[in-house]
Amino acid sequence: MKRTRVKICGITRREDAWAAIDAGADALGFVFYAPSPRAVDAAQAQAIMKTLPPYVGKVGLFVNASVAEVRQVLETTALDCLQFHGDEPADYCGQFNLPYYKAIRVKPGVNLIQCELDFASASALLLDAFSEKAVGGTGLAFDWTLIPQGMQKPLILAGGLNPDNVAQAMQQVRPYAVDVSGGVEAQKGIKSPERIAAFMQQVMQFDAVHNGAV
Ligand SMILES: O=C(O)c1ccccc1N[C@@H]1O[C@H](COP(=O)(O)O)[C@@H](O)[C@H]1O
Repeated sequence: MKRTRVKICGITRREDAWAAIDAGADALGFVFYAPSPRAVDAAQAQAIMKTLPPYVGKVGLFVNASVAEVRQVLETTALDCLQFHGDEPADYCGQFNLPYYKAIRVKPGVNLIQCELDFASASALLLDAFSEKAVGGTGLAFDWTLIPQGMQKPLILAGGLNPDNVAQAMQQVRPYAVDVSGGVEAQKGIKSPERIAAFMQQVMQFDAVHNGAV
């Protein structure tokens, strides 16, 4: 029996956080990357986080941030996990005394087995689509057949997931978790409770049928 975890990323409002929690999401993502339309600062994130119940993961997403920026966010917020979505090396990612996972932007030729070795200290790898135009939150899916069999670390599948394709993605990749941002939005930075519920329904239904979850 296995339950696929879900992170809803790009939370900017308390009501969106609660829509995700009420629908059964396991974790929420807060984007500390100013160019993103989903960016929040530490004070905004903590104002949302302090309304949350226990047992909800709070992930901080950073893109090539300075050590001081990450530390400043950690001093103010109750994050319990870090997502590094830029070009950060493993020794940078591992210095904050929190579990972290590294986003790998997948394109033909990427060696994901080598990435596992390079980020041995990561608790998971997040696989997202590569784009020349943006580092993440692109709404683009990648070719899931580029993921080799037999990867050892938990895989978090991201990139262009939505209620219409998440079951197919789970069927093909069998990830530890799925991560969605744009696919459950009503508009950039604003989540749709209906799309979150539809996404969660698809994940739970897949698990019930294929993973023996109840
Ligand atoms: O959400 C963003 O704006 C963002 C900005 C910079 C880096 C990552 C970002 N989001 C992450 O991107 C993936 C895929 O998002 P989408 O579902 O395709 O919109 C996901 O991991 C988000 O956490």
